[in-house]
Order: sequence, then structure tokens, then C-alpha cells
Amino acid sequence: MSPGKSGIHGFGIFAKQPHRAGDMVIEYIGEIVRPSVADRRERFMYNSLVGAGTYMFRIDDERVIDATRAGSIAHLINHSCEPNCYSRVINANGDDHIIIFAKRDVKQWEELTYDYRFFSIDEHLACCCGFPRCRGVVNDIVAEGQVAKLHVPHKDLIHWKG
Ligand SMILES: C[S@@+](CC[C@H](N)C(=O)[O-])C[C@H]1O[C@@H](n2cnc3c(N)ncnc32)[C@H](O)[C@@H]1O
Repeated sequence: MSPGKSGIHGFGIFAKQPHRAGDMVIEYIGEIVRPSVADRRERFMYNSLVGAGTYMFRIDDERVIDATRAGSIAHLINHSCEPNCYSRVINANGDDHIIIFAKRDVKQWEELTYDYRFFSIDEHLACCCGFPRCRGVVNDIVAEGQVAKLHVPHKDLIHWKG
């Protein structure tokens, strides 16, 4: 794998060798922190770095991998709504690992991508993947829709019957 200028955003990661569907491609490595720590770092430290993206991978509600200052080049993999890779949490000997697998056969020098399923009901990140089925945002709009249904606007409570 090799970093290079991406057609999607900034720098991305390109396959030096072809991969077969299902191959393990790379592990996403970094420092494991609580979501509150990741939020603070993003807001007060990383947002001020010129041209920096977000190098955070949310494992679950309690753990985020911060790959900004430590980790593998996997942190440069861009998002696509029609990706050639996907991520999975794999438990080995009691430790969780984020592994990026090939979703289909990947040709040499293709840019590697996965679906970030970025979750935020406050912030929408416009997607530049350029694929025909691009949903327009990097966000996971299905999950957001489910959470949004649980949020009843205050004005609706006046006539709310439960
Ligand atoms: C982990 S970085 C990926 C590497 C990034 N391209 C760079 O040069 O630093 C994640 C950031 O890249 C940008 N990004 C990745 N995929 C994107 C996409 N499909 N559309 C728009 N921005 C994207 C967003 O700013 C996101 O926060």
C-alpha cells in the first residue's frame, strides 16, 4: 500500500498489489481513547491544524481510535459510498482490532476506500466520492434516521399523545 494524491480528498491510500475479495488489507492502528477525549482533541487541537482531516475511528460508544499522531497509514483511507473495502472489529486473544478487508477484487493502484458511516446528528460532512450512488454525505443517514425518530421536537409535545 502506498499513500498518494486522491481524487476524492487530499491524500489517500493506493493498492501496490492487487487484492482478492475477502483479503485482509490493513489494520487501523492508533491510540484508543474515550469518545469525550476524542471530541476534545478534535475540537481544541486537531481542528486548528491546516488541512487536517479527522483521523478518528469510532469502535463503539466507549472507544475511539485516534490515529492522528500514532498508527498505520490506514488513517489516510478515504470514504466512499461505493467502497472497495469494509471494516470489521476482530477480537483476537481478548483484544479488539479494526481490520480493513477487500469488499471485492481490487486492482493494482486502485484507491482503497471504505464506508465511514460517520455518525453525527449535528454535523453533515459533504461526500466527494463521485460515485453514481453517492448519498451526498459521509454520514450514516440510516442510523441517524433511527435516532432522529427518538428525538421529538419540543413543539410537537404540545399535542403529543405518547
Ligand atoms: C481519515 S482522513 C482521510 C485522509 C485525508 N484524505 C487526508 O488527506 O488527510 C478523513 C478526512 O478526509 C476527508 N474525506 C475522506 N473521504 C471523504 C469523502 N468521500 N468526501 C469528502 N471528504 C472526505 C474528510 O475531511 C475526513 O474527515
